[in-house]
Amino acid sequence: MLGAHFVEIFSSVQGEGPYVGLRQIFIRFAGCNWKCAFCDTPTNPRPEYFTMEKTPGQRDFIQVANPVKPERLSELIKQYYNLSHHHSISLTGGEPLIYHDYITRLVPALQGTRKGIYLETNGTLPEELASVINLCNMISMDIKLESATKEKTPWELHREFLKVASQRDVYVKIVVSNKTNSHELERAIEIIQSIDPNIELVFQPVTPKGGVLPPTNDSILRFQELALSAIKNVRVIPQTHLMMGQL
Ligand SMILES: C[S@@+](CC[C@H](N)C(=O)[O-])C[C@H]1O[C@@H](n2cnc3c(N)ncnc32)[C@H](O)[C@@H]1O
Ligand SMILES: Nc1nc2[nH]cc(C(=O)O)c2c(=O)[nH]1
Ligand code: SF4
Ligand SMILES: [Mg+2]
Repeated sequence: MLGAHFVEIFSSVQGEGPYVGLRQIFIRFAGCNWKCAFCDTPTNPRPEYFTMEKTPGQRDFIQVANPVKPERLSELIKQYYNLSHHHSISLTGGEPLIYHDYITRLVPALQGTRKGIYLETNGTLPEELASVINLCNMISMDIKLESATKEKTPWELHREFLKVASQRDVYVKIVVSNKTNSHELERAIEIIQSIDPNIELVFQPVTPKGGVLPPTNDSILRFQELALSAIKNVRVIPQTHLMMGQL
């Protein structure tokens, strides 16, 4: 098995979405197939090294040379972190599903957390998701609105992706901006409702980046009301780890 390229590995609290506050190990894969204008972690697809915080919160980073084979990555993680003290392992990036083959080798070596694997994904790679769905316990799927990303929304890929993801514990996250409009929100809401109106939706106001600004307070509440007409559980949650200075 060839290695994969990573950006960073750390143990912190989940700062986004309905699992906010839970303790996770974050594995950030390098490289992405999308280009969101607001991205807070744009990654070089082939970094020479990744960083790993040895002691959570201490900023005592070590540098490890890329690429890394799954056996070595899991050994490093188990050397520094106690899996049983973690709710789950977040596979993030970049876009983790680019590395679907690698994930099938990595996950069996990372057993021992309380709830398993949490996949943080842009929701654009349905076939790749299908190949690892049995290894994922929780899925955080973005729907990428053009008003926030400045890239065309891949509506049909998102629909196919959510169909596959709905076999598991999935929620949908939509990053919203001051340009987000009801037309695109209605399309996103229709996709969720048609697959399962019990799937939770989280609106995440953008943290300003790349010239993308957050919506006003009253428009966020209107987005939530619009979604509540079709979906049962709709929350508004900003990126909370930034408020605490956590990684
Ligand atoms: C960096 S992405 C990595 C996983 C995957 N590529 C994705 O987009 O879901 C992790 C999460 O951070 C969110 N995010 C990135 N930049 C953000 C920003 N400036 N404000 C709010 N959320 C942001 C993304 O929308 C995504 O939900
Ligand atoms: N604390 C914390 N929570 C997060 N939730 C999603 C993140 C990500 O970048 O995938 C993230 C992150 O980078 N840090
Ligand atoms: S899909 Fe995720 S990692 Fe890729 S550019 Fe968008 S926010 Fe960044
Ligand atoms: Mg992040």
